[in-house]
Amino acid sequence: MRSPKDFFAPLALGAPAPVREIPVTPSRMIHFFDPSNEKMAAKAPDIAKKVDVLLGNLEDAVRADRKEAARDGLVAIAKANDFGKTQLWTRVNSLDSPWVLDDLVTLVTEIGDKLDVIMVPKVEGAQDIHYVDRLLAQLEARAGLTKPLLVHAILETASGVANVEEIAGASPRMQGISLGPADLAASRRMKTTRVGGGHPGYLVRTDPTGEDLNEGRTTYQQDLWHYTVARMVDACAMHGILPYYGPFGDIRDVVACEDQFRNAFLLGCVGAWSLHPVQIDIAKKVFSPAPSDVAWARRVIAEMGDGTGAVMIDGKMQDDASVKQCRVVAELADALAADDPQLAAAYDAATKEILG
Ligand SMILES: CC(C)(COP(=O)(O)OP(=O)(O)OC[C@H]1O[C@@H](n2cnc3c(N)ncnc32)[C@H](O)[C@@H]1OP(=O)(O)O)[C@@H](O)C(=O)NCCC(=O)NCCSC(=O)C[C@H](O)C(=O)O
Ligand SMILES: [Mg+2]
Repeated sequence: MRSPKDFFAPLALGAPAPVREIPVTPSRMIHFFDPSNEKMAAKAPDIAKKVDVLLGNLEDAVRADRKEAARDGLVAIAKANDFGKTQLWTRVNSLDSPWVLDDLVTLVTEIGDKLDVIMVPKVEGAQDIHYVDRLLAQLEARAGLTKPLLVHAILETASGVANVEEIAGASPRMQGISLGPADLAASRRMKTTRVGGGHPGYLVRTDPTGEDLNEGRTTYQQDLWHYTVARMVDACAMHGILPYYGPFGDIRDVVACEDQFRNAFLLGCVGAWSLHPVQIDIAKKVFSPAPSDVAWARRVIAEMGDGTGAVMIDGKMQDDASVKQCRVVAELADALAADDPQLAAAYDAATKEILG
């Protein structure tokens, strides 16, 4: 554990100083593509115009015999394109794999100035972040980088969940954490066989209404990921970093994908992964507050004046705590609207309708 006095000191001579605040730029969807897949790679520059984050994936879903091609493909794409405000991230191979060292050495030295965030899979505890932290500092110094790379951990092992608070606070590089439900399910020996989403067998049932135990008993499917997402959100909020839902593997089921993303949004997540182009707009819709919610939030803020005391608005009591919630929504809306004139117009129109 680093002394609090040294927390913000660079970990290698010549490495850039760590950031003190994690930049809160839109990251509603982290769009995954395989840079070794020619079709996907060819689409990357166009997809970059529609997404907040473009992520070149080197880990799972890239075949073992395509790992070098994926790494080289990402280097080529990054060098050939300027993605403007769209962030470029990568997911490197796991720390126990034969590829990760070359992933980090190659990416930081070749395209470190183009990358924003390095996603590290299967993080078990703070020790994994400390290892990456020091190595990145050495590589940044070698590459002469002036801006530090940030690190994003995937929460996908039982021990990662048990240690999530220390992972979130392990380094000033920590940008955020995503839920990795598929690996987490395997690590926990859950009996699901899916990539995220719910399961019809995970349910609660109403009490029996008579002698027949099968008669008239409604069942309600429960959210397998509620506990982990909530715990991850708390760990991230505690350390000033950002929480994300991860993948929803049933690409065809756009309805349940939207539900899963919305649960995460309401619990505090700022985004989710898009695995296929069809999931991009779902994430954009869900992780941008609804115009009616923004209008309401702005109204509460306006009517609460200095933000203290209590007022009644449409029969509902508002006070210091509800105005704080409204500020979260209104500030997110303002940040997203700053780069999206259509969203700005929708928010302003809804606000005008209720505020006049
Ligand atoms: C899921 C896919 C394998 C589906 O691919 P495909 O069968 O090719 O789908 P379509 O025919 O519908 O595709 C239509 C066209 O769109 C292109 N495409 C598809 N996906 C992408 C993409 N992500 N980015 C860019 N372009 C994409 C196709 O090439 C088609 O093009 P064309 O033929 O020219 O029309 C595929 O979508 C895919 O591989 N997605 C990424 C999967 C991935 O990254 N998985 C890893 C993340 S999830 C995970 O790791 C689990 C997690 O860690 C955990 O533990 O929970
Ligand atoms: Mg995984």
